[in-house]
Amino acid sequence: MNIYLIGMPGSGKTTLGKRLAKTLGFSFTDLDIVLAEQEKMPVTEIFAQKGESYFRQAESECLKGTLQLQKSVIATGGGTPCFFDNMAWMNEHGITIFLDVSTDELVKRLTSSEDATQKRPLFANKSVEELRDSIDTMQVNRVPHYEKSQFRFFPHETKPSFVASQLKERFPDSF
Ligand SMILES: Nc1ncnc2c1ncn2[C@@H]1O[C@H](COP(=O)(O)OP(=O)(O)O)[C@@H](O)[C@H]1O
Ligand SMILES: O=C(O)C1=C[C@@H](OP(=O)(O)O)[C@@H](O)[C@H](O)C1
Ligand SMILES: [Mg+2]
Repeated sequence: MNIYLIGMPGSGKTTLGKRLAKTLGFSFTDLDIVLAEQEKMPVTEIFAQKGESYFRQAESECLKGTLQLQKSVIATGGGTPCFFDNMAWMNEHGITIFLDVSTDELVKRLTSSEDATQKRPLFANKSVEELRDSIDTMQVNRVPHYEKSQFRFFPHETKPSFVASQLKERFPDSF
């Protein structure tokens, strides 16, 4: 059984994914990293050289490839659930967790010096106001997809031990 983490860029999929995997004794997989290795270039370059529609097709194929994994926490990309049948596919083949973070909190995280926002092609070279506007628009378009997840956690609920206990409660035979 694999676990798919879903949410906006900056919602903490990669950060929680690593920690939750450790807590559960699962492996960790970051879909963006698998994709970059497969294409032999960073995600920003895939966007720049091959365009977004190529990226979305490759991303969906890469997602379907995770069927080969067992007991992995998989950090998806922010757009993954919003294209093709990806969201339904994840619900069918794994456990889905939506990390629901407000626009204000996302702006704060993505403008922090610790975040590599320049590595996020959809946000590179934007002013704070432009960043807020594009996050707002994205939330409106994407939350309807994200909401199809089996679990939804807000930032104060994302301690790995708490998330793990909720998973065990709902799926006692899987953990
Ligand atoms: N729970 C959290 N509280 C505050 N900051 C966080 C939290 N989780 C992640 N961050 C920070 O937010 C930024 C984005 O996190 P990341 O895990 O890369 O998100 P994603 O993979 O969803 O895009 C990083 O700078 C990270 O340190
Ligand atoms: O929101 C998006 O469409 C994207 C989010 C990125 O992942 P993160 O959510 O980890 O930033 C990455 O997949 C790509 O840059 C596109
Ligand atoms: Mg990430």
